[in-house]
Amino acid sequence: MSTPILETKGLCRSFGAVIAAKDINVRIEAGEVVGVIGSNGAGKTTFINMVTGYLPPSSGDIRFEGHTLIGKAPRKIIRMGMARSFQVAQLFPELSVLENMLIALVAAESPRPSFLNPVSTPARLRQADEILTEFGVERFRDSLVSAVPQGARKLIDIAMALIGTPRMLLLDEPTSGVSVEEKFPLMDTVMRAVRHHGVTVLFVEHDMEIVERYVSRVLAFYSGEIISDGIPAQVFADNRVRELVIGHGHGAPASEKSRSKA
Ligand SMILES: Nc1ncnc2c1ncn2[C@@H]1O[C@H](COP(=O)(O)OP(=O)(O)OP(=O)(O)O)[C@@H](O)[C@H]1O
Repeated sequence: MSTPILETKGLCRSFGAVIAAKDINVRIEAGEVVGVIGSNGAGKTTFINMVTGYLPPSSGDIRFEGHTLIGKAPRKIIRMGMARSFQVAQLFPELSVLENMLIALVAAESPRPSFLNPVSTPARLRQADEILTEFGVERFRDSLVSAVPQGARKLIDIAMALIGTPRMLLLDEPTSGVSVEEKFPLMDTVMRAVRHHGVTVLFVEHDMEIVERYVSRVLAFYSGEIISDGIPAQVFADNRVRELVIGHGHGAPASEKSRSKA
């Protein structure tokens, strides 16, 4: 059996009396697109935070391409090939999009970047322009990030996470705060880029239409546990998921909407 790109074994995390992760065992193969769903407080962010080194588990193991991530700092995990973008784009709002991109390029080149040397080299400018074009946000190149629409900001943040050629990308609610008109084009752009770069993706998402359209597998969390794991149709048909996840203020998948209209 080949080594999975990500594997967790017996992963647990408590905050005092609250059990935010309870015996999480998942195995993700390279090339999968995995959606993580669950109601508020189900443990989705706790799971992502543990996998990316922001939160130490209380017990259990996490392996990326067979190497343990336990005890490793977020920067080290990024260098191993696992990138992350956050619910709120982590950009410098008072710098231009291009300046943000150049900083990300410098940071990806060296573990201890020196900003005493020129940041804006011809090679980096070319690379920044290529990335902005790939993500369809080149028209914002010279705008301040603070003046850029939310959807484009998210794309820029995800584009920056892909600098350094990670093999896995974790996204925390890529479409949150993005308008209904923007959400599908945004996801189309992201998925095209990750396919192009051969990146395995796992993303937390509250919008079931997005989950249904883009993922090959769903992990449904409830109260710190994975209550269902499978292809979207299977997970959305699961009675516990319907009762505990989809029934709790989450947008129903399109297939559910058409079923209830019939
Ligand atoms: N730093 C913390 N200190 C104390 N309790 C925490 C902390 N982080 C998370 N929790 C608790 O752990 C549980 C899981 O929280 P988590 O943020 O992982 O859920 P979530 O599924 O990401 O929710 P949401 O969709 O609202 O972001 C919740 O009960 C939460 O209150």
